[in-house]
Formats: sequence, structure tokens, C-alpha cells
Amino acid sequence: MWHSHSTVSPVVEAWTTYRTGNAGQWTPRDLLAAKGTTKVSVVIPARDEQATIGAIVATIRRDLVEQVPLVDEILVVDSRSTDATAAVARRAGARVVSQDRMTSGLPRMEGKGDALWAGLAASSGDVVAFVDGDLHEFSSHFVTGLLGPLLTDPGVEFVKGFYHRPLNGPVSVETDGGGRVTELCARPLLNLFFPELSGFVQPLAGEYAGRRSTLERIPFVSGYGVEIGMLIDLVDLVGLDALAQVDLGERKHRHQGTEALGRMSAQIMTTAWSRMHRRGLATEALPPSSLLTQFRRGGQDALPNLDRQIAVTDIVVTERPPLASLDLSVAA
Ligand SMILES: O=c1ccn([C@@H]2O[C@H](COP(=O)(O)OP(=O)(O)O[C@H]3O[C@H](CO)[C@@H](O)[C@H](O)[C@H]3O)[C@@H](O)[C@H]2O)c(=O)[nH]1
Ligand SMILES: O=C(O)[C@H](O)COP(=O)(O)O
Repeated sequence: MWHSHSTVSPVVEAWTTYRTGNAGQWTPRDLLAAKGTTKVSVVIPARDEQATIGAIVATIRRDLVEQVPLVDEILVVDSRSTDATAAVARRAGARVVSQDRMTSGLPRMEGKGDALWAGLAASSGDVVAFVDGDLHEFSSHFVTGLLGPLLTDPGVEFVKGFYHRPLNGPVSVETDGGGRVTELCARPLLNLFFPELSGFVQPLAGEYAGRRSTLERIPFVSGYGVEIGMLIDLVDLVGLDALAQVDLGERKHRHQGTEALGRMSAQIMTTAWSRMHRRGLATEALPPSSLLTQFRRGGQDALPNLDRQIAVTDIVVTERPPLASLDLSVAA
């Protein structure tokens, strides 16, 4: 049964009213006028995104660099791609940096969070917007929406996107079926243990923007824990009032399979646990196990009594330290 919105805490209700915007509020020209000397970077992490990265970069370049010079830098972080992502992105007009090149000399870390950290280090904007590289039907209002509150309100440090999320199956589309990890894992976790963040419509959205001065003060969790870790670390660092969210309409992306989403969920839970521990909500001294056992139907290695093969993944979550605490000139 749905309860009325009056059961939401008054703080969250007030924040949701006061700090929620809509991308339609700002045109590129409005933001150009508001930006003054602020330098803006767009950073796109990409692993094997040759099918989508070109259109995303080209759209930002056409609308927000050539037509209206709002964005000063488009940076694609090549996250160990084995396809033509880097070449396609470069051809579309992005500067491309390699995650591994940016972090050489530092301990090797995995996944998206490490790519974002490398992208923040490699970019130079005072305001940095992050956009996923697997979006279909991308439109530049994704970027202007994220930049709006940052360029027009000095009290805002970070903006998270939200949207409707269809689940595009092979034969049908479930209108609001997307965001499975969000609904089954991240949202319950946040509501139970970090309720001040329950007003975020899409806490795992890969589209968000922040001021460099703030982003450089938080650690970046490796892999897919990066978004939930960032949200919790930001609310602890700058408070809820400095965080905002913006409606970006609808978002379509490449869906991962259920098994991969299970591994994503495990990383998100481990990250949430580390923040619960920091807040004294989890008193156990030992961190959770990092091994995830999953079962795969059939296959050559199927165990006869299971008719499934066992797949064990180490979902270990590590962290890059706040950039402000590090002299990166050694690694660059
Ligand atoms: O090792 C990696 C894995 C992914 N990516 C890129 O990160 C973006 C998002 O990754 P994706 O695998 O498409 O994630 P989703 O399944 O869409 O997961 C959702 O939930 C994740 C957990 O919060 C977020 O990181 C994502 O941004 C969000 O879209 C894409 O551009 C990827 O190419 C990397 O750069 N390196
Ligand atoms: O953000 C999420 O919850 C995961 O990326 C899964 O999204 P999907 O269900 O739309 O594939």
C-alpha cells in the first residue's frame, strides 16, 4: 500500500521541494550568460561504448561548444576498452585520456569509479559534469540541466540528474521498469540507513555535476560503488542543502544482465556498509566478505548435483583518496 507523502520526513520533503529543478529551466544561452569566467568540463567514462559514445560527444560539441560556447572541455576516459571507443570519441571531438595512463604508478583499481577519479584528475573545469557513455537518444539538455543550479546558485555544490527509466526488453518496453539495482538495492539501503538522502529520485544516476573544489575533497570508490559512496560522502561533507537534483526527462541506456547487476549490488552494499561503519551504524570490526557466489545454468563445468556452474567473483571495493590530498604530478 502506498502511504501519503506526509510520512516523508519534513527535512526531506522541504529539500525535495526547494532543491529540485527541471532541465527546461535553463537554455544554453542563459547559462552562458551566468557562467562568467567559470570553466566547465564534461567527463564521460567509457568502457567499450563505441556504439554510443560518438553521438554523445558530437551532440555536446555541436550544441554546447560550437553553437553556444558553454562547455570548455569534453573529456572521455577510456576505461580499458577493447573496442574502438577511444578512436570514435576522438573523431567526434573529445579529448581522450586513458584511465590506466592517468593512474600509472598508483595501485591498480577497477571499474567506473576509478575512471571517474582519473577523469576528474585529467580535467580542468571549475565545474565538472559527468555523463555515462552508454546513453541512447542523448540530448544536450542532460548537460545544461546538470549545470543549471551550479551556474546560477552559489549555494549548490552538487547536482544529481533524475529521469524516467524504461526497461527495453527484446520484445517489449516496460515503461518504468528500469533502474532495477536502484529499486531493489540502493533505494532500500538509503531509506533504511541514510534517510536524509531518500528524496533523491535516482541516487545511482550516472549523470551529475559538481564544483571541483568539492569533488576533490571526497574519495572515489572503485567500480559501481562510486555513486552511492559519493552521495553519502557529499551529504556528510557539505550537507543536504548544498545538494540538488534536476529532472532530465527520460533516459535510455544499455541494460546489463541480472547476474552483472547482482555484482553491482554487492559493490553498492559493501560501499554502504563502509559508510555505515564510519557513522557508527555498523559496529562489526570486520568488513563484509568480498566474495559473491552466483550460479549459472548448465555449461561444461556444471556440477552434476546442481546442474549449474558456480561463479565466484571478488567484488572487492577499494578507494582513491580525495584528489586534494594527493600530489598527482607524479602520476600524470
Ligand atoms: O569499468 C567500467 C565500467 C563502466 N564504465 C562506464 O560507466 C558508465 C556506466 O556504466 P554501466 O555499466 O553502463 O552502468 P549501469 O548498468 O548503467 O549502472 C548504473 O548504476 C551504476 C551504479 O551506481 C552507475 O555507476 C551507472 O552510472 C548507472 O547508470 C558507462 O559509460 C560505462 O562505459 C567504465 O568507464 N568503466
Ligand atoms: O541504475 C540501476 O539501477 C542499474 O543500472 C540497472 O538499471 P536498468 O534496470 O535500467 O538496467
